[in-house]
Amino acid sequence: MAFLKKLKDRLFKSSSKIDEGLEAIVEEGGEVDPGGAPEPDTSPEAPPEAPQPSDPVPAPEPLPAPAPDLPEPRPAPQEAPMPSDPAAPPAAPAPDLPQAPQAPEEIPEAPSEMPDDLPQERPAETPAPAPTPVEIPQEERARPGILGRLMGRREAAPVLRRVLDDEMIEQLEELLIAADMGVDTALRVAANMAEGRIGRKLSVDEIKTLLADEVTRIMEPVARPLPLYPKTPQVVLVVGVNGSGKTTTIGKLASQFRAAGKSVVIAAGDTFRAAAVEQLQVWGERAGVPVLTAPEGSDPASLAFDAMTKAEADGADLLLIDTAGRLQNRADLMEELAKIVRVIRKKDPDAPHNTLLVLDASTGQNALSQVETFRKLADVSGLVMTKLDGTAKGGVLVALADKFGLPIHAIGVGEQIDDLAPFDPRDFANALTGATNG
Ligand SMILES: Nc1nc2c(ncn2[C@@H]2O[C@H](COP(=O)(O)OP(=O)(O)OP(=O)(O)O)[C@@H](O)[C@H]2O)c(=O)[nH]1
Repeated sequence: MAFLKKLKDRLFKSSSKIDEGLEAIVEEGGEVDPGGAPEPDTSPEAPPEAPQPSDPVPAPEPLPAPAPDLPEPRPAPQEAPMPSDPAAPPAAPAPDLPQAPQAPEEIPEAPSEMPDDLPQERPAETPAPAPTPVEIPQEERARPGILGRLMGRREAAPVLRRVLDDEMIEQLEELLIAADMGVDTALRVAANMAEGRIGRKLSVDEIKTLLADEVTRIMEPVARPLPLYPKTPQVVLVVGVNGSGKTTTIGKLASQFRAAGKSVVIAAGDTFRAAAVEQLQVWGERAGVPVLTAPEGSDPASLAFDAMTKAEADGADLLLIDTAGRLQNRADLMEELAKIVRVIRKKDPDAPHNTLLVLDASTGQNALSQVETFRKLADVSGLVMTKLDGTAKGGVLVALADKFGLPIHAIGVGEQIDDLAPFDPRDFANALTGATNG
């Protein structure tokens, strides 16, 4: 739970926005439910239940076939304990990014020298308690016993419920659009949440859980660690607009790869800004990784070629190439990126093996147009979302996943070297929606 708490704290603005919005929606037209017991779920996903004679809710529509293009949810990736998690074992390397469990078929298995002392499961995290299967009598729910009162348990707060109708669905759609999910995704998510539940009375917590489940379902297929290939040096080209967090992300990645026992070389390909090169050198020092630079204004492609030569000579596992991000002049940038690719392919026809697009989550909907632009400029193979800490625009990740389906390899949740985390769909969905279970 430590990571979830950290992410939740950092995604505070996003979740509080949705939290507060959902509360307002249920308050408007909601009624206090004296028992507080949830209504039986007659939605398509709910287990079949005996019909209640007094239940005015119409029978649900037949279960629609699941969307055919959505892959099955994959098993949760192994997760490294967050470095700042006090409950985590000391100095455990962060294995997620360097793993290659999802390597495409044509790419051979991860190399055998992958560190095998990596934790296999979340050691410090306990799973959320499962909802109790025991039916609690209504009187006990409403009034805690003497022991409960002695231990400070308060009277159960009355639960507000609102009947799900067209007006409420519209309000949900508006809330999701305001949370940066984009119109198409917001409409689809709200429709899926409502499926088979029209006429049911829902509490805020139930709606949060429904929303979190829906977000998780959309995000699961894209939560994939950066694949590692046996062929070295693996060339990772890092692209993105100015200030999106490319340099910082390269520093964090280099540090995590180093911690996992990989040798890394960085090429400071933004040769147009001396400050960018200096910044990368600082990150290289922090991560303990050599940074290749070239004089200001020199050709980034020739630097990339030199970096390839050095990475090969050093037997490096990874070469991370930073690039400039001036979208103002796309023609130049396109030519520059194309030239870098042409030149490194002289050394390895398969390079770059990954083209990472770094997106600043706080740019909201603009991230969608950045993906569109960079997919035209470069063959983007995956995303890193930065600045998810303290942004109210985390919902854009859902829109990105829904629209493009590009893997999200990692998320940036701060400016420190350890603030790069694997993307966990359930944690993200709970943090975004304020849901506490699921
Ligand atoms: N809060 C927060 N800040 C971040 C994160 N990632 C990067 N930053 C900050 O964002 C700013 C820009 O990051 P850079 O790494 O310099 O971005 P860049 O894309 O390399 O920028 P250019 O060199 O101008 O192209 C810096 O102040 C970073 O500290 C993150 O995940 N969270």
